[in-house]
Amino acid sequence: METEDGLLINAHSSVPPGPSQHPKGWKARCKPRRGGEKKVRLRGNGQTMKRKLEQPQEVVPLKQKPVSPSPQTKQLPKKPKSGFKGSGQPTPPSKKPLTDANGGSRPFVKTSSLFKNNPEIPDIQRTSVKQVQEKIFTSDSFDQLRLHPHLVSTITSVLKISNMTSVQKQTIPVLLEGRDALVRSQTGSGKTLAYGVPLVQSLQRAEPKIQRSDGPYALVLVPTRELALQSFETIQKLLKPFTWIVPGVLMGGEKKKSEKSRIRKGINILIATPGRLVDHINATKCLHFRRVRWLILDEADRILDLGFEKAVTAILNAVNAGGEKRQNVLLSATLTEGVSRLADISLQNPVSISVAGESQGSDGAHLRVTAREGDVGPPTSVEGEGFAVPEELQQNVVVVPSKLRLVTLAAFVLGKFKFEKRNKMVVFFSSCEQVDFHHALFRKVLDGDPEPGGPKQSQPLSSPLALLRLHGDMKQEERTSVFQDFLRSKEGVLFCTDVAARGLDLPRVTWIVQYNPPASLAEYVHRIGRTARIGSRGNSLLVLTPSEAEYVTFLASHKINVLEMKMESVLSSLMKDDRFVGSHWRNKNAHSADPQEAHRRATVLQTEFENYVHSSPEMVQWAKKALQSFIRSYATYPASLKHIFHVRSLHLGHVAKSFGLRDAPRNLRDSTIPDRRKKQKRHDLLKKPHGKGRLAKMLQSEYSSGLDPAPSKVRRKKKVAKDRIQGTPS
Ligand SMILES: Nc1ncnc2c1ncn2[C@@H]1O[C@H](COP(=O)(O)OP(=O)(O)OP(=O)(O)O)[C@@H](O)[C@H]1O
Repeated sequence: METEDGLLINAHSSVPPGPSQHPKGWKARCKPRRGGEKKVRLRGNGQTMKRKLEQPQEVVPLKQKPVSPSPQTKQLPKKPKSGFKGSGQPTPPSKKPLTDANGGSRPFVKTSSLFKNNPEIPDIQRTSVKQVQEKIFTSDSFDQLRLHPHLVSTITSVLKISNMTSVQKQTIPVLLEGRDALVRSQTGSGKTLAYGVPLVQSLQRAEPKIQRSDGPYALVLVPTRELALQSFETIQKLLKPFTWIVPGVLMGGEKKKSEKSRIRKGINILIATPGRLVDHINATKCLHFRRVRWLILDEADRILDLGFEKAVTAILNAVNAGGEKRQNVLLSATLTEGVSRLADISLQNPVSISVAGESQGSDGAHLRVTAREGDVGPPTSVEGEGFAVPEELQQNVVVVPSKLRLVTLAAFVLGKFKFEKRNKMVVFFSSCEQVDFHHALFRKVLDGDPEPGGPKQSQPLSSPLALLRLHGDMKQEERTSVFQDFLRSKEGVLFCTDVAARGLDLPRVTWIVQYNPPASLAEYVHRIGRTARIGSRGNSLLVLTPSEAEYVTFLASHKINVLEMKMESVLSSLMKDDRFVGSHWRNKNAHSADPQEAHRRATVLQTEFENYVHSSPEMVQWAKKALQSFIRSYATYPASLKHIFHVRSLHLGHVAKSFGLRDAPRNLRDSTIPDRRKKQKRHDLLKKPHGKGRLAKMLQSEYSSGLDPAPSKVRRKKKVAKDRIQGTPS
């Protein structure tokens, strides 16, 4: 069937409009975001002092050392080859040769020593803790549940699922009884079907039979657009035999007009992001909730984190006005105390369901399932006790001095994709700007497209690195297409923000890299939960600097175990890549076991990065913006983590290097200015662009409805300037 939007879809589905209907001018503002603290402020503080005293090695003078002679002095690179591989890449700014004082072009300076003046890498005190673990599968099948036979056959033949998971076994009967529920079970344990199956079972037998024109019988609220699409697809599959029930999705970034028209035609199961639904409640007259019998909040804690509380209250009021008796369900892998407030206002005499067990060695996990009645507190296993993480997930940490972060990430990515097969990796960054910048940088430097004058033996990767990016500052059509591409791909890397941390079921992901550590334990658990889903194996790598090493103790105190991976072993993968043999050593011991060789190659790689970044003033500007966004997001760690992540413990010169910048940007760098002035300078960098109270908005922007008021003239101007730098169409 063709929709009113001209798209071919399942005969009874209501789907979002396609790319061509994308509203012009939509662009969520994208700023650093954190789930926790929403204020950016600098603290002149004793805490920092204490930290410095405790870790004197971390205090490295800001003053730049004279640059030592380099193994590679490169010629000025020419204009980059046209177009990066793949879609969705903002075109990097065109390169103009840098000029010297006399206006002539000058060769680039090579990289200063990467391996000198770094803080010592502390020993990771590995306290082995017993992680909270859950048994995923049960031996019970869906046909034991007295479901409609067509629903059972759809689960087995379309979804190819036979046995229930623990959370499904516990939740489905409760919901079929008509009870409200608060459900917590680990990432990738099948929560979508835990609510989807009873929802479809109850609606297909509704009398009188549901009509499309009846409007919504169920509302499913989720925090992100990608999760909305994914949940829609699962519900759509379950509805295959019940063609008279129409699912539909409303989310930011789509054309409001076509959504209105789909609402008018009728959507019986409405999946939406809260902001967008509120927009329709306010503006779409034909939207009513007279028949709503189900309200489901998936990733309930995240919905609160994002400041959607007001939106959820507005939705609850609108739905309550409908008057129909209703079942309510809240779900997440990390239901925290904060959810009780939401539970208080949305649940009636709920059953709390928590799947938690302790692994008892090879003879199988002991399962502890709790179902408490009428208690609106979070189910057992809250943040203080530690969240359950998948048993098959191997968690690692690597401690890397700031200067070496970029080359270490590059070496890790290269190692997994050039020398191993079938890897699929998600790398988390703390801001959209960093995602864009690193994506462009890696495509250019790692993807076998070396600059003229680069190492002569450069060879492209045997196959191009499928490197994608996903964040909230991208147009919706691009977001959707990247999400689908990565979903289907067998290998590749996705650089993203936390927009991809929640709920996304990305099959075959083998590695999660947290290049910027998350701001909360819950986010850590959700990020790593994109791998090792539903009993499969997976790995994660957390990248910390020496001053952040204490984060490992923080994780251990919440029953999370990480294994240390040595930076040197990550860098050693460069030994297998002849593209980074320096010209001075090329014919000597390029493959020797000499540990210095890996350092030399890391230096060559860093030089490649720096040359690319310094190939034009626009590129330098782009790197600075990425650095600035990193520092801004660094300042938003919650107070409880400030002793580990404090902006004052950053060595700006070293951090700049990890953005391919040879020096810290001038307004950050002047080591001669007195402390008070220095503080002022850093404060400038952290200054919020639009005044007080904007951070909560920034945090939410990635998830916004896309229907924000038209940008002001000033904002439009800024956007155009930004687009020019990023090469995206304005
Ligand atoms: N009973 C089952 N047997 C096998 N696979 C299942 C079963 N139930 C669900 N799955 C599959 O497990 C995967 C994860 O399910 P789902 O996305 O619902 O997990 P989740 O608990 O919601 O995860 P998260 O907390 O990350 O959102 C999906 O691919 C789903 O199809």
